[in-house]
Amino acid sequence: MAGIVSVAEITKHASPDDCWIVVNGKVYDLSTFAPQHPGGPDMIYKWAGRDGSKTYNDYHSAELIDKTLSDDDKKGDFDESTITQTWLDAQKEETVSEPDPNERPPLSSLINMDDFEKAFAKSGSQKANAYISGASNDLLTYNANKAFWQKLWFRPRIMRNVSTISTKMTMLGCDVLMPVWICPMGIAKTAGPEGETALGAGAAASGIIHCMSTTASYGVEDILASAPKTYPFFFQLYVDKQRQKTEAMLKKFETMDQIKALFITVDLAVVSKREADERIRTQEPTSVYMSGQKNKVDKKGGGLARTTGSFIDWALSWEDLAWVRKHSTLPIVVKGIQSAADAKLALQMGCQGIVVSNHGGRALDSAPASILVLLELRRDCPEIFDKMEVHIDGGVRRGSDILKAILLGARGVGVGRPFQCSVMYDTEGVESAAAILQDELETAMRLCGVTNLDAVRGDLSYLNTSELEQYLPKPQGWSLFAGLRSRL
Ligand code: HEM
Ligand SMILES: Cc1cc2nc3c(=O)[nH]c(=O)nc-3n(C[C@H](O)[C@H](O)[C@H](O)COP(=O)(O)O)c2cc1C
Repeated sequence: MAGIVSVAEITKHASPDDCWIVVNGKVYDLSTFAPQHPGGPDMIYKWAGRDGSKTYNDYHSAELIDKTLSDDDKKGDFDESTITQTWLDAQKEETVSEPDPNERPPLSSLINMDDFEKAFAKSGSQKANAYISGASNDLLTYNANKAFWQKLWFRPRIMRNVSTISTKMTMLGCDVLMPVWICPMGIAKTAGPEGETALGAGAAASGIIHCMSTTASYGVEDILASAPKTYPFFFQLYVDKQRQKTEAMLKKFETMDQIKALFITVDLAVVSKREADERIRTQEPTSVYMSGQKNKVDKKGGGLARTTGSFIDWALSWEDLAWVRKHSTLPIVVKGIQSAADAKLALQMGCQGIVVSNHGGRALDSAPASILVLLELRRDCPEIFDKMEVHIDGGVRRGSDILKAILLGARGVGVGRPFQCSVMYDTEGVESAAAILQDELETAMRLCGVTNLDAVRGDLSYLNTSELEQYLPKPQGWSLFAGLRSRL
């Protein structure tokens, strides 16, 4: 870093082409970096010539900026003695509404997963809530995910001595107290300052696993450090258009023993239209300090999810799994399987696992509810359940949903939004959400006559699938429409 930089000097560099910002007492030149900023250039331009520390810290770990920028871009320490009232007044423009901790319902009053989402909707920032709760277009898949778990019924057995039960399972070589992983979700700092470190610490304290996201707001090292030194994690990978970035990341993971599997997300070749997220943006135009220039909202929209996902490589194809394998020895799990045909392909390609997922309804709207796809797999390719690990996420909100998934043959279940919302209560919130799921799972098992979860994996005798079966795609040849295309 060079010398000391005054307010007078910083305000000379307050335009998109020449953009200096104060972050945590240091001055940076972000002119070159801003156009490539994954959160969008406007987030940076907005702070040109000003102090962007608060916004920066809301989304990023302290060391990210120093790690990213070259020495040339580090202009020096900020000279606080030169601060003027005019400059201070210019800082007041931030528009994100902050959660008011006094408005939060007490943690003890949240008794199920939905309560966490409702609490966040009430007390979290509107913008963060739009990002977290949002889903694609008309929310058809989002709503179906939840509703279809409720169409799968149990066939309980009685008088089985359920005084002692076990919910333990092994997932991708990791022993867990209950077969749950916290879904990878971007920028958990939007829910609370501890972000992914709360998810990591909470998962470890609860005997479940946190699958961290490529777009996490904390660095991988910080997230790993939130749990005891040998505690396992999974890592969710978005393949970057700049493949060398992904290669570098994979190389780093080879030295990180706590990371036990790679979940490669494949259901989001392009980020979908999330309207709640986009509407918030249109209501909150950000202006560039000094120039007054407004940011643009084009027909492609610009919600947080959309801007943060722009680096994902849409050219990804099945052949690329061999490229990933070349750079990683970790078990490969393909996240985003939505048909039996693709589940079979994943097995053929030598994957160690799959996640049946539609991204929580945040990818293709009208994609089938994930529980339907799990049922389709049991019908059309039951062999895959023995040859690789099948996991599922999307709309899992009850311990009884976990039991249903395991009875269908899944080895693990991902839970997303409620955990992200629980970050509002820091690690304690994450632990509390996990404890609720654990209790609900144990209660459902006891009432169903199941004493050992691992032993009943794939046992359909406890389930009545009739109501769901009508929604499954007809096997090829059975459909009224089979062969129609060839006649046209
Ligand atoms: C120079 C290093 C920086 C890097 C590598 C970086 C990276 C990113 C990335 C990857 C995202 C997407 C979400 C995520 O993965 O966390 C993001 C979002 C964001 N970043 Fe940065 N960022 C940097 C600097 C800054 C600065 C200086 C500011 C503001 C002063 C800032 C403000 C934001 C905001 C507000 C978002 C959320 C975007 C939104 O609300 O649409 N970032 N950044
Ligand atoms: C706020 C948010 C961010 C997400 N970010 C990612 C991500 O970075 N990578 C990914 O593979 N999936 C991501 N997902 C999808 C989740 O991993 C998961 O598939 C989905 O949330 C499960 O549905 P549920 O929220 O109904 O439990 C995200 C979901 C949410 C709600």
